[in-house]
Amino acid sequence: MSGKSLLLKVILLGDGGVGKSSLMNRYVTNKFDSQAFHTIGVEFLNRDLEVDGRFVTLQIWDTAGQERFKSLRTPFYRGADCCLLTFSVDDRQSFENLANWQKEFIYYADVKDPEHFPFVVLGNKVDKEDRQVTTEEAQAWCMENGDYPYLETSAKDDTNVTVAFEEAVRQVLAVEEQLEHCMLGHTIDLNSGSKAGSSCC
Ligand SMILES: Nc1nc2c(ncn2[C@@H]2O[C@H](COP(=O)(O)OP(=O)(O)OP(=O)(O)O)[C@@H](O)[C@H]2O)c(=O)[nH]1
Repeated sequence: MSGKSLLLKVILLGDGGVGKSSLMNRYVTNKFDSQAFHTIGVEFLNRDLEVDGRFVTLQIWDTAGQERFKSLRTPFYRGADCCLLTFSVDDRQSFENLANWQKEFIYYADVKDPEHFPFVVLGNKVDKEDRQVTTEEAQAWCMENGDYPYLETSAKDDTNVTVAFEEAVRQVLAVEEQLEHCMLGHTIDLNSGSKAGSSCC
């Protein structure tokens, strides 16, 4: 890939076993392991891509979702440009824990302006038939908690995996554009509730 590349750090958070490592591995290596082991701490992989004419090196950080690894994962939240909040559609508890993951990220990443931070929500394992969370309720959660994009993925079938990571990049670029626009002589109205892609001024 030619041209100057923008380095973006995205981080996958969610309960143990929802498929974070599998999503990262499917996207970067196009492989799926049906016997994947739990992550201990964090791991990361890079992939270059082009989104809307911008060259990006995506640094994807995969974290350990199990509670006992909390102190190993949280130091890596700082500097993330986007957070992919992940649950599994066949695991209701993982959906109900999304708000805790969102809070944990905001706290340890020390996000100064949570309202404008780009989160993307992923409902993984849509290939499974024993769903416990409907598309509509996941969309409603996203709407209520920050109007976040919601994508249903399957690392197993490679459904929406590329789309999900590209959406993360689009969200970051939209926030950056908005900030640049605001810094060009406009005032940011933090009370306007504006989101990525809409006017902040
Ligand atoms: N059917 C199905 N199984 C999946 C999918 N994604 C992951 N799995 C399986 O779910 C299990 C857990 O996947 P991981 O990717 O290790 O989950 P994780 O979120 O990284 O787990 P932690 O490392 O503990 O946080 C593995 O057995 C995977 O093969 C999917 O899209 N569909």
